[in-house]
Amino acid sequence: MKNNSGKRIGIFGFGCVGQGLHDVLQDNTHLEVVKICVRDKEKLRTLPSNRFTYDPQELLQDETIDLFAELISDPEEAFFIVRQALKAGKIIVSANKKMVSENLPELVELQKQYGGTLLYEAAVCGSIPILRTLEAYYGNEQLQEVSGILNGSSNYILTKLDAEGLSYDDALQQAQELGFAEADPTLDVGGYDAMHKISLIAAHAFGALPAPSDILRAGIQHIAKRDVSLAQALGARIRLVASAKLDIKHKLLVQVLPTFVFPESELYYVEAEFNGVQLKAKYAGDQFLKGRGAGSHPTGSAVWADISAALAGYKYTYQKLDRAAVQLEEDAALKLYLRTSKPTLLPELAWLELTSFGVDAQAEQLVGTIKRKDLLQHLQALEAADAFVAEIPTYVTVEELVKASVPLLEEISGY
Ligand SMILES: NC(=O)C1=CN([C@@H]2O[C@H](COP(=O)(O)OP(=O)(O)OC[C@H]3O[C@@H](n4cnc5c(N)ncnc54)[C@H](OP(=O)(O)O)[C@@H]3O)[C@@H](O)[C@H]2O)C=CC1
Ligand SMILES: N[C@@H](CC=O)C(=O)O
Repeated sequence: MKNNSGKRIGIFGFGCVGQGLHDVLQDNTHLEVVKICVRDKEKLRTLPSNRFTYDPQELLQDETIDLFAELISDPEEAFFIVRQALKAGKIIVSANKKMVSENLPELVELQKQYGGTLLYEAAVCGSIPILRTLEAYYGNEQLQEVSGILNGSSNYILTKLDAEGLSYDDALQQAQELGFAEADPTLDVGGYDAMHKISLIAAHAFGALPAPSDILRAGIQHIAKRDVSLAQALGARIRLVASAKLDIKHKLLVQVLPTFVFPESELYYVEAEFNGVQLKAKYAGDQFLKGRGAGSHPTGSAVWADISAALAGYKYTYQKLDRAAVQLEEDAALKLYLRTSKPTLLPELAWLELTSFGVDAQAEQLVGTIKRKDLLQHLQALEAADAFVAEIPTYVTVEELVKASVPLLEEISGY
């Protein structure tokens, strides 16, 4: 590749995102790609074999390289690469939300200590410039809420179930074939990927570092046709929504839950692999950002934006992280829809109120109100009972649920 600026880049990973970045760089010939480090020597590649190395040290120890892009699917190896680059005071950009969210304090410290730069916009919502917006624009304004659809694969699956009546397995397979899903798709459908992303958002927006065990998380892997049909009958759609919001006592509530979303919400219109993020700021008011949350070129574009910014001297300031002592909210109650085909495995949940409205030989549907901390304690048991849980707005009444569910009970066939 032609080199217009004299800057040299080493790339780790040549999968969906690595190839996307490589394509983007063809139109932006400001950088010379020194080599690309991959793992599998047998894999067929779209570039000549001399463009690749299988030894990360060949790139990491090359003094002539100015910056790195870490775009591999192995979080442990990714951490090793990023740590070594930062210890050498280099610039490195990453798309690996699991690795960054699980190691953020150390990564921040390494940047302070050795003067290197780590940017990771591509790790959160693909092409949407959410971290830069939180850092550069809202670095000093108090935010009240950042929430939205942060995982492209699960949104793609939910859209296909709802709009096309596709089966769950077929929709997941499509998301994998299109390159949206993680190497282990449990991360997507189990809500873990969205959890990693909302953790990073919580750090940049609120200065909070919630532990995974503090985040109320459930995924879409147990969704059935009955749930989708119920949402349709209510005039809603089910979406996997992640949120970080301050309550009136200034405690932060962080969660990832399937949610019944109605047409009044911008999130209702976020389809397929798109993501949408709504921000509520003290003075600026409400904003909404929407864009492709996964995929080769959209994510490659975000990586390129980070590379350009880092070369121009941009760094995250982590202003709120330095200032904040954020307490997490546990006592707030939420209204929950729950369906399970194994009701006997349900734990004794401490419901504040509970109504069973759809029971037959195959499953039981319930709606109730419960405190966050009580639900948090039982997430594993709910998972064991193959329960599908979703937050439902408080204004949806039991009468509406009964009315919507009765005709559906007759035409049940699970996915
Ligand atoms: N796909 C997407 O839309 C998005 C992905 N991301 C993130 O980007 C990263 C890459 O994802 P994606 O491109 O989809 O993943 P892929 O599975 O498509 O590609 C992964 C790449 O990583 C390489 N790799 C894996 N382990 C190692 C290792 N130990 N050493 C060297 N290379 C290794 C693989 O090598 P080989 O080719 O030899 O198998 C492959 O080239 C992940 O962190 C993901 O979460 C972020 C935003 C969007
Ligand atoms: N697997 C992720 C990829 C982007 O972060 C997703 O589906 O959103």
